[in-house]
Amino acid sequence: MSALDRLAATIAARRDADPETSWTARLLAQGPEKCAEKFGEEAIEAVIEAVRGDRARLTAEAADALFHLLVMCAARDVSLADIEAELARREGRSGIDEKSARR
Ligand SMILES: N=c1c2ncn([C@@H]3O[C@H](COP(=O)(O)OP(=O)(O)OP(=O)(O)O)[C@@H](O)[C@H]3O)c2ncn1[C@@H]1O[C@H](COP(=O)(O)O)[C@@H](O)[C@H]1O
Repeated sequence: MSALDRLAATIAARRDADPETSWTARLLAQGPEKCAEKFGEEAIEAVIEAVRGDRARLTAEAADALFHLLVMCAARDVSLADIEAELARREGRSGIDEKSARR
């Protein structure tokens, strides 16, 4: 099991956890909109570090963003397995080919 798989399993298991002791449970208890807002903030922090070019800070902010992306998706019942299935479906198809096939 990868760290990402373990993280997704932990997030799923936190649905019924106590919001007093679990950040994940606290976010999920506030609903998908709040989870989305939090992901947006963390994504922007990662963008800022990408522009600044500090590799260590970008790594930390990317981890924050990835965690909050998974929480946001869990809040709408989208699992890591769902995302992996979509990525697998796209495997081998160039983004350039896909874009040019659009109407
Ligand atoms: N990966 C994470 C993770 N990444 C970030 N965070 C929390 O997300 C919160 C972000 O809050 P803030 O916006 O205040 O943080 P910030 O953006 O750094 O702060 P500012 O400077 O912007 O104010 C912090 O409390 C972080 O600790 C995480 N909380 C939990 N996890 C994982 O989720 C598991 C379950 O955690 P709990 O649900 O808390 O038990 C943990 O064992 C970890 O594996």
